[in-house]
Amino acid sequence: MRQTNRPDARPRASHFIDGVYVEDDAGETIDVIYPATGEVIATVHAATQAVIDRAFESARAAQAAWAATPPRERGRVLTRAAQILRERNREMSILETMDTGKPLQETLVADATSGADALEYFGGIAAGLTGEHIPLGEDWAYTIREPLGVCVGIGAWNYPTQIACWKAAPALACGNAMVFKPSETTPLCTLKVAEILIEAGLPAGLFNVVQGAGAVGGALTTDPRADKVSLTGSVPTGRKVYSAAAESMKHVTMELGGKSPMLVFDDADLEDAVGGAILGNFYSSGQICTNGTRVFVQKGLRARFVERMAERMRDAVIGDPLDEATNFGPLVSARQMEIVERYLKIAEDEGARRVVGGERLDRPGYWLTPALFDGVTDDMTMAREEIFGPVLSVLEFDDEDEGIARANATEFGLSAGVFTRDIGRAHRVIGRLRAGTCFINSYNDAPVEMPFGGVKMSGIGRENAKAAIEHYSQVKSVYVRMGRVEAPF
Ligand SMILES: NC(=O)c1ccc[n+]([C@@H]2O[C@H](COP(=O)([O-])OP(=O)(O)OC[C@H]3O[C@@H](n4cnc5c(N)ncnc54)[C@H](O)[C@@H]3O)[C@@H](O)[C@H]2O)c1
Ligand SMILES: O=CCc1c[nH]cn1
Repeated sequence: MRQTNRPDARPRASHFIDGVYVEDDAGETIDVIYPATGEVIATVHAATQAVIDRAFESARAAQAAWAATPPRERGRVLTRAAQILRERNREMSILETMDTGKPLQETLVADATSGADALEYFGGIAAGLTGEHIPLGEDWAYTIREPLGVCVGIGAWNYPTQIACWKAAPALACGNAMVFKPSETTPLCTLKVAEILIEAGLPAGLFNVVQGAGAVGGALTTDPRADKVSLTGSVPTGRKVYSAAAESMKHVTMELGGKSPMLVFDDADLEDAVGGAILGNFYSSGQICTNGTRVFVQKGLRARFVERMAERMRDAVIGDPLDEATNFGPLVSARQMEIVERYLKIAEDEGARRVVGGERLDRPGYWLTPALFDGVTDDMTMAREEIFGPVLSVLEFDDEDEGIARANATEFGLSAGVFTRDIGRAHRVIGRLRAGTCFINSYNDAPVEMPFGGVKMSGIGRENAKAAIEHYSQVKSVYVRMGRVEAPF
């Protein structure tokens, strides 16, 4: 594999607290590995309790003044940060590629740019976050939208910059401070987001980054100085974090995993449906929470769908992720590759037919070719569990009712998609699918203007759009009596 030049990925220190980089060598060492080669490209230390204390103390100290800052000034800082992030898009995208292994072709358009969209959007609406006036005859009431206080953000490894910005932007717009822990697998880009926010004029202490794995995440979740926890991660972690946060009645947002269905009807445009399934299964090497990994194809189209999908999969350009011609990169880690390989073996043992892909490439790094399986049935493990890798399952269905019932027969409910030329059917089917984020004749679009999140085990709360404001603020009600108080005695 031809290798392009790689910049030095080492951060100035592990953590970013109170506007500056902070190191504490006493914390456990975390190696940052470039997934394309398996090389260690940086090392950070997990946060010690002393680091966690510093982060919460600086967040607590800064939050009250930030909440009292006129919202349009808060918005201006976020808008400026969005602009800087866009100006640094290439630099940020290269770092994101080195952190995650995702092709630069993708990170240039879907990571820092999506983070900038969030900062811009919430910067824009900050000044409009008002309460309401409630007439009550002579008396009246009003509401005040107040921040929650200090919010903890905990991220997954697939979209480090995007996840940090999707949480920080609404939190900061509402007047909160944030202590953010990126995934231990991808700790680099969030530090740059913190730097950029300071450069944009965010007062020190309002966005702090601490590194570490589950133990640090657990300490942040239970800390009495945290008012809210927003997690992006798997369902098992979500269960733990949600219940730990409940002990002290903290607010939560849970952005968790999925096993989302995509229904392709006989009348669908074949190229669009295949294209949607490629986006919904192989973008980011299949490591996207919303992926439509159960592709239900109606009987009359299934054979042609599988044939065309296999043809288009042969056009995947697999190679150096920093080469902009590459459109399919490695998996994020050796562990993730092993998980996916285990699922591939189970799939074949359970009788699914591997049409193409799923082979390990003989090179350093974590390379698996995108895999297409046909003849998948609902009871197979690959149709029930989230794999989080480039594995597409094709399941055949006969009619609309059957397709919907089988699509809904899962504990997850993050996303769902429908491909059909019949507009009535498209809306009817979407109306009956139990999922939070849906697509018609498209898949995996995530514009900041559209609420994003899941139902059932896929989570609670919403990110992005005006919906996110509900999850980073609380309403105070004030009753105003205009006349005398009449008491019984
Ligand atoms: N719904 C969404 O928006 C969304 C987006 C991206 C990824 N995901 C999901 O994330 C998963 C993949 O990411 P992952 O492997 O990093 O997930 P993960 O659940 O293993 O880890 C997520 C984060 O939680 C932390 N963590 C682990 N144990 C913890 C604990 N006990 N307390 C507090 N924090 C803890 C980790 O250190 C990491 O930062 C997939 O299931 C995917 O679907 C969901
Ligand atoms: O991985 C989940 C978040 C996401 C979905 N599409 C883009 N980002």
